[in-house]
Amino acid sequence: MNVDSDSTVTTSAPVSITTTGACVDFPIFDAKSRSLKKTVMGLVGGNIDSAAKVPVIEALRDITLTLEHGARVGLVGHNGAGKSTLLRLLSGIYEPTRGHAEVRGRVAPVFDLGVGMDPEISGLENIMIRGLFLGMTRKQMEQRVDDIAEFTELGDFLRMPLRTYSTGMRVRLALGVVTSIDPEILLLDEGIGAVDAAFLEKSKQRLVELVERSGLLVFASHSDEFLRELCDTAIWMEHGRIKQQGDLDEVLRAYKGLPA
Ligand SMILES: Nc1ncnc2c1ncn2[C@@H]1O[C@H](COP(=O)(O)OP(=O)(O)OP(=O)(O)O)[C@@H](O)[C@H]1O
Repeated sequence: MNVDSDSTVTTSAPVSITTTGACVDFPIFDAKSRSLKKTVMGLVGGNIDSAAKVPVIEALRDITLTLEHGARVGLVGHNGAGKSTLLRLLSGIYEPTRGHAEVRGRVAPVFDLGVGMDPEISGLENIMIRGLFLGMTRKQMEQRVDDIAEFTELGDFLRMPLRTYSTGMRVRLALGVVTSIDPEILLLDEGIGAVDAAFLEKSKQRLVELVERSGLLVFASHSDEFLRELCDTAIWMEHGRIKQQGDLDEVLRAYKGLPA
């Protein structure tokens, strides 16, 4: 373990996230370092330090930020800029390779809607399991399961094993659970493209309500419309660094190269 790095997750109030000079590296042991040396830096992706013996992808560099209760932060940036890695750092899933990260509050990481789902058990059982995974108690989930079932419109399919569901049906189930929880810190990675337009519209209101209930939101998205719906400030990530942080509209304009 690296001695000058640490990450702490505590669940006592007040809700906040603080990082100081946090870096996240991914050493790539099977990469061809010689050919990597010849490459030029593209627009997308993190930095690759190919001078090291083992090439290292520098996914996050010097991330210093403080987010407090009430923050509604959008994450924008090109593919590979570091948005998902930052969400994983903020959730405590990744420890900083260098620097510090401190998370205070109960985190609901919603990165992949399907995580925590078991294909062999029924939709109803998956609702319970996914809710527990996101920090709810069994009692809380028992009180919400009927509401979630109704929202999904899956009817009798809820008693069938999850493996019999189409992709869109799985997303409906997952969205039903995710939008029913009460997180202190909600970390959301956009990944809801598989649902049909009408269902997405129906989910939006529940998402807005979920965000209103949560103490702190960080939302990575490529959709201005969604960002405007859920966030008021933003962080623009570029090559693993924070390029700009501030008012959502200002950051979006700068990111798109529009005049301020
Ligand atoms: N598990 C991993 N192993 C190695 N490299 C990784 C890993 N996860 C991410 N990276 C690298 O870290 C950098 C940041 O990736 P990340 O997924 O955080 O980007 P992103 O901004 O979320 O991109 P997108 O908009 O495409 O989802 C990229 O260069 C990527 O190649």
